[in-house]
Amino acid sequence: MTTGKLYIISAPSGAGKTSLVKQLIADTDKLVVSISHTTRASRNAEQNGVDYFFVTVEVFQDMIAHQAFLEHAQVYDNFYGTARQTVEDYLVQGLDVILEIDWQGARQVRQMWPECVSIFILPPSIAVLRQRLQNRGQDNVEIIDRRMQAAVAEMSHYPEFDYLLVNDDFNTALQQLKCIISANRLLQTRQQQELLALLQDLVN
Ligand SMILES: Nc1ncnc2c1ncn2[C@@H]1O[C@H](COP(=O)(O)OP(=O)(O)OP(=O)(O)O)[C@@H](O)[C@H]1O
Ligand SMILES: Nc1nc2c(ncn2[C@@H]2O[C@H](COP(=O)(O)O)[C@@H](O)[C@H]2O)c(=O)[nH]1
Repeated sequence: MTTGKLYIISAPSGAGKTSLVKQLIADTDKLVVSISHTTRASRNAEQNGVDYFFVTVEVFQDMIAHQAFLEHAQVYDNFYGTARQTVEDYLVQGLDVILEIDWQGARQVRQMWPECVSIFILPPSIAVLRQRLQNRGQDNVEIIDRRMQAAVAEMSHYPEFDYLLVNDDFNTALQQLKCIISANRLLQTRQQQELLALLQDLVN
């Protein structure tokens, strides 16, 4: 049976990964995004079970104790994690899965799942990153400052990723993401055909 592929997308806060992933999912068959668990408070328009599963620190720690997370990390001042069972269920169904996670989580997933594909998204500049966080209008100035302080250190991890793209023009970045997914799907199909041919040779 064909299983799906795991894609990691990381970026500093405000670079545009959620906006890109939403459009990518809407435009692409058999591609889903894993909804993370977080202890952060929900923002105005966010919905539980849609944007995140918003949980208490106690529930989060209980999930860690029960090894319910594929990966988890403290990002800024909150905890975030990816539920293992959900991702495995999607993959078994043959769906490709996107994990929108930070570089620490990406490291953990890469160790367990070396065949995953990881993508790092950069903003065109630090000034544009701050502008986007301000324009989003969801976080107060202290939170924006906290995220901006972390941004440069986060971006220093880009060499750990398979692909790097700059989200300057939205549609260009979206197109580049689509190309990465298509190229990897083609590669997977070819590898499966080669494996099948090899097995047929062995049987004959
Ligand atoms: N290419 C772009 N040009 C201009 N604005 C953009 C672009 N991409 C995204 N944005 C805007 O930048 C803001 C931040 O985007 P988004 O919330 O997707 O970032 P993010 O990387 O997911 O951040 P976080 O990690 O905090 O969730 C949003 O207001 C979004 O509409
Ligand atoms: N390691 C993980 N990091 C995650 C996960 N879900 C989100 N994130 C990262 O958190 C920051 C902040 O997100 P925000 O919604 O509070 O703005 C974001 O940039 C992601 O990289 C996760 O499950 N694991």
